[in-house]
Amino acid sequence: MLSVEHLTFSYHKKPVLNDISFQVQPGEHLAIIGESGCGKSTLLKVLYGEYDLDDGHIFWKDQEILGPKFNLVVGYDFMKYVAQEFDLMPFISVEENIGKFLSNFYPEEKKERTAELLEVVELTAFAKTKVKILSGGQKQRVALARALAKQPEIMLLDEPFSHIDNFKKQSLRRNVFKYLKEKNISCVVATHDKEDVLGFADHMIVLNNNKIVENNSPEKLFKSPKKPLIASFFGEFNTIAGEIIYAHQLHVVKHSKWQATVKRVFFKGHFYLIEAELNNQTIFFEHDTALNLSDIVFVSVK
Ligand SMILES: Nc1ncnc2c1ncn2[C@@H]1O[C@H](COP(=O)(O)OP(=O)(O)OP(=O)(O)O)[C@@H](O)[C@H]1O
Repeated sequence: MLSVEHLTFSYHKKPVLNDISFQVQPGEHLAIIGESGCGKSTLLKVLYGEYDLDDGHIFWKDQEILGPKFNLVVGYDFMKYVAQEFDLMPFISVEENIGKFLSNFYPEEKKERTAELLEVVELTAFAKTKVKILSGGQKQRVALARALAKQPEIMLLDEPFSHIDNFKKQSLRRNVFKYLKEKNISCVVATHDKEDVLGFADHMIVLNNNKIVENNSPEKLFKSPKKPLIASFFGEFNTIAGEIIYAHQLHVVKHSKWQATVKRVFFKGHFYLIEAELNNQTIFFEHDTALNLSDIVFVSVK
């Protein structure tokens, strides 16, 4: 189990992370969300032992994770960290990068393991390609596979699919998270993307103003977001009469107390997002068909 106890950390004087505590069980998947600059990457780096804490403790099982003051070499064998910048070896092939830290003592096993990981990140066809000629997204996939090579007990992933195009993203995400679950590898993922969370994360931490403001299941936080910050992570929303109402919860009805004027219409694939004005307030709701500008409609929560 990863146990983070009252962690406080600052680069300079002001804490970036203040009194942070949480736990991650073996095989559990935790997502960390929050606005840009709230400290998600810093938290992953601190968990990895890249910095010394101002206060608090981090343990993986009985082992305390310590920073550079106590360790000549940053990091531990049981933990792998995939940063936003991938530190790959450009002049050797994809498979050589992935197998770099696997023992040459068992060549058959090394070959099998590398082939398995190439499949997980869907790069089998690029096994012999030199990393320097890969795209950013392909490099990110090599970095993921390399981190998994010497099966860690816990993975720290910073925006793990941010460079990967939408065509590949869905299946890659499913492959990687399925692999981590099957092997009972814990994972902590810092992300801006709700797709990395919904359907995959067991728990979700929301960072704001240097602190944890929520730690709950994605389902609970989605269904009853207590703060606009949380609702905005999941989608378009309105605050009407003090209540947070997602755009998909608001429907056009025959009559209601809320009469709105259509201002703009956005095609969104299987629905249209309608921007409308309600009592001098801009609201958003979803609708099956396009509406005409200046149409007057009544909306209500079903
Ligand atoms: N090496 C550093 N030295 C000093 N300050 C830093 C350093 N790295 C980050 N910061 C500051 O710490 C704060 C948190 O940064 P961090 O990168 O952890 O945020 P983040 O939530 O990961 O952001 P993003 O979502 O944009 O990646 C920011 O104010 C940033 O400017």
